[in-house]
Amino acid sequence: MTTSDGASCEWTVTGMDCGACAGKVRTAVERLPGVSQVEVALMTERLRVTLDEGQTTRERVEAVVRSVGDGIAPKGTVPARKGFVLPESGRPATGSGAAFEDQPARAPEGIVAGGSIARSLPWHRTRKGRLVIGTGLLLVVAWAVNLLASDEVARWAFVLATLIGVAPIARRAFSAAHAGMPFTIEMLMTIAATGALFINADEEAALVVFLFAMGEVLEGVAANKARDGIRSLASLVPKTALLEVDGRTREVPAEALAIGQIVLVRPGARIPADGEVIDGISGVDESPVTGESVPKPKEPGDAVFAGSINTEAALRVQVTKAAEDNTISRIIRLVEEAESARAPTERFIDRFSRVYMPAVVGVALLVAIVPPLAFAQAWDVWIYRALALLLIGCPCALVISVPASIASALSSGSRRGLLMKGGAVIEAAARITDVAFDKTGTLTLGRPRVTDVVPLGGTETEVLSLAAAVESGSSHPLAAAILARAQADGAPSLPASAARALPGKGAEAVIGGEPAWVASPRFAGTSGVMNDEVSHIAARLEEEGKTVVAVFRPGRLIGLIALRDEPREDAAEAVRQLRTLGIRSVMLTGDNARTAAAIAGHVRIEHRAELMPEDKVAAIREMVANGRVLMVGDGINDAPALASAHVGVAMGSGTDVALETADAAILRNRVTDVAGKIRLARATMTNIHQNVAIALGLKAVFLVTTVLGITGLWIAILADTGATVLVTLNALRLLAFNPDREM
Ligand SMILES: Nc1ncnc2c1ncn2[C@@H]1O[C@H](COP(=O)(O)OP(=O)(O)OP(=O)(O)O)[C@@H](O)[C@H]1O
Ligand SMILES: [Zn+2]
Repeated sequence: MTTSDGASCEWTVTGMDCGACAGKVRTAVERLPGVSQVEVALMTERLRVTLDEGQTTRERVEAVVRSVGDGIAPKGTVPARKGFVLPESGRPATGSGAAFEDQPARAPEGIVAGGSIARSLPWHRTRKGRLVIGTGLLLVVAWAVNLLASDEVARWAFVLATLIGVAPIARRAFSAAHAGMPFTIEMLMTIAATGALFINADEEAALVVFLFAMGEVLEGVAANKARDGIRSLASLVPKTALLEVDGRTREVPAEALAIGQIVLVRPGARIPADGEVIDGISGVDESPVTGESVPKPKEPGDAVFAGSINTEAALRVQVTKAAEDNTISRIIRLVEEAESARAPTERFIDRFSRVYMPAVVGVALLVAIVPPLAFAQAWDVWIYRALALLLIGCPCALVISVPASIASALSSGSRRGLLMKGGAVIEAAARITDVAFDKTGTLTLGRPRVTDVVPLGGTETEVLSLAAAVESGSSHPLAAAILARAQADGAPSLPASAARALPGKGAEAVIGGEPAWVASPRFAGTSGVMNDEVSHIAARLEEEGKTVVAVFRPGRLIGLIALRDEPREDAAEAVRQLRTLGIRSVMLTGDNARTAAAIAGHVRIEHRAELMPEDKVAAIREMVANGRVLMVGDGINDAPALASAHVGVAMGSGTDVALETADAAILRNRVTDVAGKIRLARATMTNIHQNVAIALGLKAVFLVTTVLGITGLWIAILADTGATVLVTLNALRLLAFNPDREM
């Protein structure tokens, strides 16, 4: 990493179990000079900042994070947790250390083989866990003393238990206050516990400290469970690979594989890298990447993804991507980044809790002072109630309610090939009213085949030869189909120059010293080469759902070629499912009206045809003005239209999807996944609303019972912990959500 102005730095931070904790880290780091763009991802335990190291060193950032109570280490390594130095989780377990050391020292950046997300310690070995054990033991001792000794001695035992237990909490509270955050849950705890000692509620004070510590551990366990979803993705890629060198295999770390090397994948083993099969035929289960578990047959020349399972026979695979660039790494990175792209609801709740905590402190102060002063009530009764109120002021459950649901939804979706770039996308997808589908490659297979060749004067072969020469400059699916057919028919190839694509119209080139075109009949018509008879032939072919292109020279038509691209099997089903969700579907296409109508009729979808690329964008803009629009395309040609929609979804299998250009992606080639994605988004929003209701509802109930004096200190803290655990458990239900099942 460079030391120039504003280098991007990344750390793994441990010990953040709720949004409040994450917020604390963010605020503390933001206050340092020379620091900008602070991103804290709770679920992936990531801190990312842009740092001017001339003003603030990395060590200073680390010190500040530690001072507010969390563990920190540069990304890829695991922070040492007080007294424990952990083995790095990314390292292979086998004894091939020497081979590994030979590698140039590179940061274990985003390495799939385990390093990117820290493995969690068993709870009793964490700082918080030891606080629970310590305070619990002190409490037991104090109770024993209470039974055996005089009241006075027992009192001191409880006081001692409280003070020892509260000391580390208070230390965190004061360093947070020092970093500019006076209102933290630790501060509320510290005031409540020490305050209770002053009004002689010493037994309860000790209990509260113990329960608080206990709650923190439970929160940690729950947050870890949500993290497991993402972590399990990362663990899919094997740590080691069988590298073939000079005909012999040797075990090496998967992350050290280089492009071009050849690995042997035994049946039953996972594929260690993205690559190409060079030897062997076998079924490969690609579910880690595409969510599709039916094994796909693979033979030499086929691409395979890291993390997929080779089910039948041994394969030899040539590595085509370095570990950090392979598909699953990109997916994991996307899910990680998605987690820090915060949903509007989440931002609202952050703002809300920033007001909520000081407000609760204010109310508590009033409760403590007003009744005794104004109504001559007993001081200790009202101070006690005020202290309980402080504990209710912990916003943990509320703050975790949104990110917990979103993290679960993201990892649940990514296991089924439904990727979404963050909470904002989930919220938008849940509110969609219209879906616009691109035709080619989305509603259809995107693999057109030539069905008819109609020569006008010459032979079929002449038409194909000329067309293929013109199409040599185009990467359009129609071009590929024409080239394939020309080759299959053995049409002689002609040398072409100045070959180029005319987007939305066709292609042109200079052949034999004279220009030639392959283009839509509409475009051919404007060049004056179409006559009534030919138009009639074209129209008849188009009514059969075929796309017709005209092959022509200046002033004369050479022939027509008809191509057919089959609709995807599940396209009609997808449109039906969307309809039951109350969503309108529209097909947008550049193809001619008759072909479009034939295909749309088959799929039973509304359509708009003869759209030039810029017309597609205009069509989306129109729809956006009247509804919430999701656009599905291949992500490569449709980037502008995808960007104009509220949610742009790229569809395709594995590597061919442009993951980076859209808001969301569908990795399985299934149109019904569009409906599945919307179902998942809606279920997530329902889950979020439930969580906010649980969190706020429990607070409201205990606020009232506390002021009325029905419930006391330890119930207040128990309620907060309980709500946090409930909210997290509810969020975890999304991990099991099946987007395929219609509701
Ligand atoms: N390389 C090409 N060769 C022949 N015709 C072409 C070529 N590119 C475009 N065309 C003609 O222009 C029309 C519109 O092309 P465009 O790429 O905009 O849409 P499309 O691929 O047919 O369908 P969709 O808009 O659904 O992706 C095509 O139907 C075809 O008639
Ligand atoms: Zn917390």
